This record gives sequence, C-alpha cells and structure tokens, in this order.
Amino acid sequence: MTHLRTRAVHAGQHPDPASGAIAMPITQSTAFAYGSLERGAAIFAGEAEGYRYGRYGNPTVAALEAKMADLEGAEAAVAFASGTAATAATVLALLQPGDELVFLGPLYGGTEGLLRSLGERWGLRVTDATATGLAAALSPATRMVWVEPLTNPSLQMHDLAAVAATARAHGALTVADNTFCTPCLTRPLAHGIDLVVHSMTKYLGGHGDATGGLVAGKAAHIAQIRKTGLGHIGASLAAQEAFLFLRGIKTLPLRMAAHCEGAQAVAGFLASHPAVRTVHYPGLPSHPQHALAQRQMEGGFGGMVTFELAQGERSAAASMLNALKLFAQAVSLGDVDSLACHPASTTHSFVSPEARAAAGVGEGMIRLSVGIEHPDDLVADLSQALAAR
Ligand SMILES: C/C=C(/N=C/c1c(COP(=O)(O)O)cnc(C)c1O)C(=O)O
Repeated sequence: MTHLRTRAVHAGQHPDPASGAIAMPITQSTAFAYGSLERGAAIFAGEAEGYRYGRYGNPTVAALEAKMADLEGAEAAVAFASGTAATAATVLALLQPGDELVFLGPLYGGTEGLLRSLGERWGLRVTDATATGLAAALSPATRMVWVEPLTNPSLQMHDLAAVAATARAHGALTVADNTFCTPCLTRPLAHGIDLVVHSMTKYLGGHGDATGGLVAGKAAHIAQIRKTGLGHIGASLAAQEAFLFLRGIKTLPLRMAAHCEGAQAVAGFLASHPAVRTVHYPGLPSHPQHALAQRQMEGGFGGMVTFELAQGERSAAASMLNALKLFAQAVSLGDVDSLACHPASTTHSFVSPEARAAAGVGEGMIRLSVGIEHPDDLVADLSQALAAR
C-alpha cells in the first residue's frame, strides 16, 4: 500500500480472523486470560506478546496505534484518553524536574496551561521562545522543544526542519503537535522532528463524538511514554473510543480535502469583506508564511480560519458570532460540522492577558473550524452574520 488514502482505510487492521468481520471488533474487556503461569509471567516481564490488563493495552486500541504509526511514518504510537493526556505523558516520561522545555508559541491555551503548571508544581523549566526565536532561548538545561506546525489559534507556521535541526544540534528532543494539520497535510517526522502528538478528538475522529490523544515516534521513546502514561498515570483510551477513531480515520483524507476546500473559500470571502481587518489562513498569499506553507504542507492548507473584525471589541465579535446559523458556537475543531469560537474568552482564556496579547489573541479574534458543508452555504452564513452586526 503506498497512497495515504489507501493506508488510512487499511493500515493497522484486517478482517477478523475468527469471524471475517471487516469492521474492527470492539474488545470490551479489561481482563485477558493468558492460559498459564509461565505465559503470564513472560507477558508481565515483557518477554512475550499478549494482553494482560485493559489499562496497559487492548486489541482495538492497538489497531488504532498501528494505523496512526503508519500514517505518521513512525516506528510506534501509543493512544491516550485525550490530547492533553498525550501531552502530559510525553513531558512526564521524557523529562525530569530541573529540565527545560522550550516552546515556540502560540500554543493551544490548555497545552500552555499544562506546561506552566508543570513548571510551578513539578519543577519543569518552561521557556516561551516565540519572541526571541529558538536558538536564543536554548540553554544547557533544554531537553525538549515543543511546537505546533500550524498554531492554535493564530495559524502562524513554524519551519519544522529548521526547528528540528536547531534542537538536534543542541541535543534536545523535538515534539510537534500535529492536531491542526494531520498526517494528510504534514508529517513532522519526515522533517526531522522526534515525536508527534495529536488531539485525536479533532480531525482524526472528525465527527465530534470521541475524545482521545496519541503520540507517535521512535519505539524506544514510545515505550517510555507508554509506561508513564498508561502504567503510572493510567490515561488509557477506551476501546469504544478507539473504534470511533478507527472509523473516522478511514475517511480522513477525503474529509481533509473538503475542509481545505471550504476553508480556502471562506478565507477568500473574509479577506475581501469590509468588516474584516485581518484573515489568518496559510493558503492566502497574504499570509506572512505562505511560501513556507506551500513547502511544508501538501494537499491543502487546513480547515482552520482565524480572523479579526475591523471593530476589535468583544461586543462586535459577539454580535457576529451570535448571528451565525450554520456555524455552531462551540470550542473544539475538526468536526464535519462547522464551528466558530472566540478564543480570548474560551480556548485561550487559560493564559494570562499578557500571554494572549503576545500571541495576538485579541478581543476581536474569531476562530472558525470549517466543516465539510458546501462552501457556498458556509460563506452565505458568514455573510449574513457580518451584515447582522
Ligand atoms: C477545546 C479544545 C481545543 N483544543 C485542544 C487541543 C489539544 C488538547 O486536546 P484534548 O482536548 O485534550 O483532546 C491539544 N493540542 C491542540 C493543538 C489542541 O487544539 C480547542 O482549541 O478548541
């Protein structure tokens, strides 16, 4: 299998050997008989393959991990109960108190909030390199560099190959949160990044009905993250959720194409609207990193569009958002349903006003997760909402 569209359907799974079932069976079990003391001891010692207890692994979850490792071009992957759990497990497994994590922001507010809480309560040194640039922020204590290739919510881009080269020269691991791009548009490991994190809750599930996270990368790193995240923290993904992700990922390439088509149309409409001051979309020539987007992304520029109204107050944003009919006002993203939110009062309310200002998250900013509805209907909804202000 070569094409990602084919691997999205078939990688990691096969018809059930017992029943022939094409859809992956949901193994709704926490206990797994291992047949003899000797085999049980060998499984617990890691000397034999086999399931031992739901917290450590499950056949339905294993198929999802294998599929995502294939799509990201990774040696291995481990799934978690949420993207935040995947983030926490990665940091806690690979770093220790006194180490420094440098991030290139802006980041999703919840991720920055988690990292800063680990700094305050666990002794992790957390440095925001957004303003200074990565090289200037590195120190002898730097062990990890965290980046979102396409940032939440301002849709800035980071050059993954450059980040990977700078961090590797310093001896630091790199982690890319690929939630916004998915492996359809960007595969960070191919640019030299060490680990990829996903909130599967978003595009990978794609239907707003499952919460999950995943880390993919080298087998040795994934084994450490698995031990910490599942064995010690217990942030396991349920089999039912894994089934929903397996089903969602089968159509991911088709859905991403529709998301990209809709977002490009929406961004083009907003860019020419008098009530809109700025549109952030990597597919627009006006995007400061449009050339990088053309190099680093393939097949489209994503389904997220963020813009600022000319009238920058929260009241103007409220008037527009409250008038939407097709876009639902909700956080999260990557659903087949189009969603709209006001980051300053929701997803980025976790970070300080100063950090929000530094990240460009103003009161007039609106973030759109463009779904797979027909672009004309989405543009019509935005047009009537902008006129209603
Ligand atoms: C309400 C949640 C939003 N985001 C979440 C998110 C997470 C965290 O992922 P879980 O929500 O823990 O699966 C990790 N990484 C990225 C780039 C994210 O956007 C949101 O922005 O709307």
